[in-house]
Amino acid sequence: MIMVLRNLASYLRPYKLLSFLFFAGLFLDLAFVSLAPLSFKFMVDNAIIPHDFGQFYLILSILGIAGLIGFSSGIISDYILSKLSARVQRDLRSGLFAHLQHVNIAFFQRTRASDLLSYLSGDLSAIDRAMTVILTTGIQSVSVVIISAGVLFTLEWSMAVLVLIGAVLIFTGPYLLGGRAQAINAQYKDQMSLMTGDVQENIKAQRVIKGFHLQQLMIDKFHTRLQSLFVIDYKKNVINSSLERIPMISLLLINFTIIGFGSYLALQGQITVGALVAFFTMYTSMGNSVFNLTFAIPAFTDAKVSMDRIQQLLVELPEANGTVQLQPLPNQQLDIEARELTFRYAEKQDVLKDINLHIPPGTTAAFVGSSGSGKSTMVQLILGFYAPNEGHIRINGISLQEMDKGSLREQIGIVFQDNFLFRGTIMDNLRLSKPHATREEVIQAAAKAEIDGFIQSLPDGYETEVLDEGGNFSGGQRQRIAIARAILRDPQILLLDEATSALDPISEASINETFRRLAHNRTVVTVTHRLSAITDADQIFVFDQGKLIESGTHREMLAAEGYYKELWDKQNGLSVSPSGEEAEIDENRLARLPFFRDMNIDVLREIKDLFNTETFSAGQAVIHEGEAGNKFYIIARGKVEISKRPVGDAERIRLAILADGDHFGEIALLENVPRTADVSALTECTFLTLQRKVLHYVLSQYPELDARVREKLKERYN
Ligand SMILES: Nc1ncnc2c1ncn2[C@@H]1O[C@H](COP(=O)(O)OP(=O)(O)OP(=O)(O)O)[C@@H](O)[C@H]1O
Repeated sequence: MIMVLRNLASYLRPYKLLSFLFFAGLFLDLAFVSLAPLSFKFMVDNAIIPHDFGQFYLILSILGIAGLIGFSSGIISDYILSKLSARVQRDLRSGLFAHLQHVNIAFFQRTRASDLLSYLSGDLSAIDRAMTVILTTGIQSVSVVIISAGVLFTLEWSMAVLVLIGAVLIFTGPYLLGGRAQAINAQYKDQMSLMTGDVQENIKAQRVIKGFHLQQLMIDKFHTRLQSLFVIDYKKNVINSSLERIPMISLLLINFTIIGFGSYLALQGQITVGALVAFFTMYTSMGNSVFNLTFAIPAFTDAKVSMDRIQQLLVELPEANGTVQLQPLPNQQLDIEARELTFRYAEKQDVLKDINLHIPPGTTAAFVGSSGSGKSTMVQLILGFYAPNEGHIRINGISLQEMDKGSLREQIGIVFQDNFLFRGTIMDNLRLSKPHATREEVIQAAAKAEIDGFIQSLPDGYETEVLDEGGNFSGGQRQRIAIARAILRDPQILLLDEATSALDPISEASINETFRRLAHNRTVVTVTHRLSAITDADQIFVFDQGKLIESGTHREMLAAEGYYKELWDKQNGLSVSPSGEEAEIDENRLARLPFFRDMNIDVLREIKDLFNTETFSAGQAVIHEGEAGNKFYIIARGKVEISKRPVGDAERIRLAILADGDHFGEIALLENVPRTADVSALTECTFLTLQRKVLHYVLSQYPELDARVREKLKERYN
């Protein structure tokens, strides 16, 4: 209770004058409410019994004037309290929000959005409620109880002692239950956040849910969640109503005792009738106050839980920041260097290990490698989102640890694979990276990102509203808006993390051309799995399982015949039409598939024509686990996720991510084996597919080849 009161006092501290006026108004109001019942004693003993009309009018007038002052003060203090509580809410919200802006990015990965939302809505509302209850009912009731108790002692001490013992009893029950009530309230809040989190996730995942026909599973999962919530909700209601009911019962018992004992004393002539009436009136008003106080207890408990939760958030550390400002000079580009860098998100699991790389000023670098090899993590370390566990990154010779991150990020333009668009207009979204950009500058940037034509064609042009995180635009359009946003900043360092993954081949080629032009006079780092886009990079860094295993130019690394050459060969020999609708594979690429290795090139030439092209949009299911497989897929362009739901487990686990040049589902060429995993498109995908029947029809003309292919497929299957 002390902690709640201390916190409330600290919230009010910035508003000293308002708080003073509030307490002054409240005091006058209280003085009237507490002392008014005493008027009965004077009315009965001095006016009614002696039949004195003069005293009657005098007492009535004093009561009327005091009432007017008391009630006006009450109204004024209510008005001030409304203002005070709205200001406190505003301060708490803005304080929490500002704190969140500076908290380490890792915090957002381990905290569900719904928890954060419940801090800003549920918990702050609980504090607001408690503040109103404590500052009105709470203070009022406590004061009435104290003043009344004093007056009751002067009226008749023996009855007052009985009342006091009763009052202690009233609070004993709630006090004993308090700890449990607090724990259950905290559990209830946690369960509520989990439930809203589930709903939020469910809304966002509707494509996947419908794509994989997971509705019933989701309903069952939600039902389990609701069941846990129900149990806690029920317990919370029981304990909260006990907190209210126990004092009510105690109060009734005290009433009974006082009526009996008071009347006995009056019958004995130990107190006057006026004093008895005043005692009862005063006691009733005191009883009401005590009763009101018991209603304030759940609000206290609730506020204590919410204050604890908010405190937990406020102690979350802001991201580490240095003080050295990065001040690049005009015409001097930035230099990026990583030395003996090791990084892990979780204990004992190095995601990047012993990385040494140097990207000289004004050059272009590309990070390539299989999915999960650490490329994006490297970009995030350059942005200073995380600090390396060992080694360091230096920009222009300054260690990122010592650098003011804001001064670095202002020099960076970044495009991610998934780009968030804010609510507001397209113009607002573009201007984010350079708030004072002129309309012309924005249009120029949009033209370079090849999105100006599309925006102008919209009825509201640049003033078109962005809905639902950009849901009214396609993935490609969102990506181009993000590219325009990065270009508008005219940054010293351009970071492109799979920046063209959502574009069709023709747009991708022309945006890459734009990037090439933009690369002039700045340092560019590109993360991509599409090697054809980075063949002219000054340096290519190849990552594999967190290690930097090769680096050099495209030519140098092809000549080295290492892992890069392998990656290149996988993607080479596949072509996609500019629209992305048609794809082809050449016979040499086909010959590199394990089960076609060493096969006659003429037969492969025949087989390559048997492939069909199939396209899928991002989020679409390609293969469902358990269905009969009858074709084999090669990814000509795009990225897919292979996942599986272990038996009896609701959580799907990711097995792999495959991209351009990878293949899957070859067992379907062997026989009608049920698919062993789900495959879904992560980006727009163009696949080359080969039907089992068609392949074996062609191969049936070459029985020996047919047998060899089956043999090799069997080997792979086993
Ligand atoms: N926030 C995170 N918390 C914990 N582990 C993470 C986090 N982000 C990535 N990882 C893990 O770190 C490893 C490297 O991921 P990263 O995203 O850097 O790879 P990548 O090479 O960029 O992959 P992709 O091409 O699929 O984007 C992966 O094993 C991934 O699961």
